Amino acid sequence: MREEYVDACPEASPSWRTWLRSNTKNTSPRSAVIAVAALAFLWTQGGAPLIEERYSEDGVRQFQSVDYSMSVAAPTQAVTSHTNMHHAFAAPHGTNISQEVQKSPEHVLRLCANKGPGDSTKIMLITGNNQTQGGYSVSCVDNILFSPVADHPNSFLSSAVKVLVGLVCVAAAYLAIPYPIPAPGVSDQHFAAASLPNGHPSVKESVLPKSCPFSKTSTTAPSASPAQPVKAADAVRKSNLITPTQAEWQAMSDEEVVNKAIENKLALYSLEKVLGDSTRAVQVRRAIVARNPRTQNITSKLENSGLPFANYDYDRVLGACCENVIGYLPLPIGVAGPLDINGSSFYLPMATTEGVLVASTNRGATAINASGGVTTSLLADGMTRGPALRFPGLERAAAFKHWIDTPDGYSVVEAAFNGTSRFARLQSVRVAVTGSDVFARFKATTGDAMGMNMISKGVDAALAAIALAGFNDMQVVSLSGNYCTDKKAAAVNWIDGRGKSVCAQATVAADVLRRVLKTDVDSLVALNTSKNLIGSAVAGAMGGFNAHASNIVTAIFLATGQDPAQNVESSGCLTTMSKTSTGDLQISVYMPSIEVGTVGGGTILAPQAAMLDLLGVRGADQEAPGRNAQRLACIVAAGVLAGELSLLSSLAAGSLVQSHMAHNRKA
Ligand SMILES: CC(C)(COP(=O)([O-])OP(=O)([O-])OC[C@H]1O[C@@H](n2cnc3c(N)ncnc32)[C@H](O)[C@@H]1OP(=O)([O-])[O-])[C@@H](O)C(=O)NCCC(=O)NCCSC(=O)C[C@@](C)(O)CC(=O)[O-]
Ligand SMILES: NC(=O)C1=CN([C@@H]2O[C@H](COP(=O)(O)OP(=O)(O)OC[C@H]3O[C@@H](n4cnc5c(N)ncnc54)[C@H](OP(=O)(O)O)[C@@H]3O)[C@@H](O)[C@H]2O)C=CC1
Repeated sequence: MREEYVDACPEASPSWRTWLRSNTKNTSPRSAVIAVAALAFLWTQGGAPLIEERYSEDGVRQFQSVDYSMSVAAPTQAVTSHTNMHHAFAAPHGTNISQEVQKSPEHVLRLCANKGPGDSTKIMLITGNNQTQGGYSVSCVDNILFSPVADHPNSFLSSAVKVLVGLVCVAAAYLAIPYPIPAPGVSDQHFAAASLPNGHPSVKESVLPKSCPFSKTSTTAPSASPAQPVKAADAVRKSNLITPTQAEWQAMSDEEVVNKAIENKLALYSLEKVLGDSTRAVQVRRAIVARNPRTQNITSKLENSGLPFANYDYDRVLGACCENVIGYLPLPIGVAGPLDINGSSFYLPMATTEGVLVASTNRGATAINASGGVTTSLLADGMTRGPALRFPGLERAAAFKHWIDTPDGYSVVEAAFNGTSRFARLQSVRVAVTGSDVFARFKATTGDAMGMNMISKGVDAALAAIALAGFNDMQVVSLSGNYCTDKKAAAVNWIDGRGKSVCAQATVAADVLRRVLKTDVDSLVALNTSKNLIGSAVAGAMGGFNAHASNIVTAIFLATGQDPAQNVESSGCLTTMSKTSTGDLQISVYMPSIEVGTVGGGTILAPQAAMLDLLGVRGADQEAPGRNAQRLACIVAAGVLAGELSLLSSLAAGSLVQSHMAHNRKA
């Protein structure tokens, strides 16, 4: 792991490091290098400049240098008696002598250059063979005397040389450490993986950090080119191959591979790479997890557990959807509907383990269909990413905001952003300045993708362009500064929208309400006001002005390969009800942040793709990119409408407990 980061550092020079490593291949010589380096470093530290304060016998305060690079003599009166002096130093009264001396003798000389003899506000430090040589006559010391320190063992070594030697020692130790000793905090298992043939899977150009995590390099500047150092790193790694080779791994029995992994000679996540067979890798991983001595007492059943692993296309999963795979989770999928939406009918696929949920949504669909179906409207479409930035001060922070708000500034950002994708198009940048800290909420359409990877990539490029456009004092604290806001409840999503903002509406005839939903318009309207509006207000809800939007959102998300964690903001929903002039029920749901896609993420997996097919929205819409994802968002909102209608009817009729007992406790 450490090797991965070290090699990924653009500043690292592969050639001489390769030489160094190839000449320090075995553990013992390398240990010797480390030991010698450490000793040498400590030795040089012994000579660090140091000034000690003391009192002479007659009570005069004295300073004594124990710095071996200098001999400190008594000032003025006594100086003439010392013949081995080179310089006279002086500094303003109160100067931290130790710090001044460490800077350099020249620095101290400069400090005293404008001072005259007899100046009692100065202290003086004298070394050298004559205090008057070089035109620096220094005589007054304000009662501070300096005693010579003779015969210091290291007096031949200057401060500069010591520092240099120290740095060389540290560098030598740093380069020698990676192979035999894992970095602190890195598990043995990770370390073992770093020695795998052909590198280990985490060393990929796409996931390498842009700046070296061990350096203090600012993350602001875009990396020069991470690809080159990565290739160099691979070359270095290959030159240090540790057996077994990939062919040898593949020839081993499962048992042998399991044992190697348990002995920390193979990382759990490297199985696909070394075995070259993703199903076998999953099977072996189950055995490793089951037999790991550290967890065996609780994990031993995994191997033969009810979690299936056979007959699954893991090649689709790897590098896209999941790591350290041990199987897959079958979830029951039910369908509600067909639900009539904007004149077309859709079966809604719902993955859930909450009995009655599909039945309820289905009931809502039945009632809605009987009354003419749902109308949906897409109000807005834009995914967001809000990095946290930092400037030296408010002035620069505000300058950035004003600049990006100008057409010229925005066009620079827009060009950089749009250049990263065929489909992502920047819509706006909303900037909040809180002092030196700045939060910029980038909003963009992302075609048929949900868009988080796309927008992150675009924002990354935009920030680099911003730095080049005159804001190189901008520090990118984090690409995500929570002003996005992704996977967390936030008012900004509720107010401004994120993903697709959709409204759905239906008018349900009073007689259908009575027949299908066992309730009436007045009861429902009163219930909705009480529960979803007043009750939610009392609860301080943020987007939670509904009965169970998240039930339908999450079930459809799981079924269609959406990122399930985004149900947080996607479930934000305001349900409203009113009685029409004809005595029927008008019901609407307003959902400002439905985050869905029909390409990318989990939509690439066959079962999820099949559910998108069921809805007629799989993949990219060739005619109008983005339209499939927008349709899916509308379907989600329509499903929510059906679910709201049914649950609220059940609550109005007082049948909730009974229905759950019937559908949750029969198995
Ligand atoms: C369970 C029902 C639907 C029975 O409802 P019912 O009216 O007694 O059933 P029904 O036999 O008269 O049939 C009416 C329609 O319901 C559907 N339906 C009926 N049965 C099925 C079935 N087995 N499978 C599929 N669909 C079914 C179907 O559409 C049927 O029409 P039909 O096709 O016969 O003309 C009803 O009582 C109901 O919807 N209850 C509400 C349950 C519910 O919505 N639960 C949501 C989860 S609760 C929760 O998680 C969140 C919560 C509650 O805490 C949030 C909050 O704070 O509010
Ligand atoms: N990065 C992050 O911070 C986060 C990532 N995620 C994860 O990100 C993934 C989703 O990212 P997302 O960007 O949606 O998907 P992808 O990363 O899969 O990107 C979409 C890809 O599809 C291509 N594409 C082809 N046709 C279309 C089309 N019609 N419309 C849009 N794109 C098209 C895009 O092309 P092109 O290259 O031209 O753009 C792009 O390469 C999920 O796995 C999710 O869990 C979730 C939250 C945060």
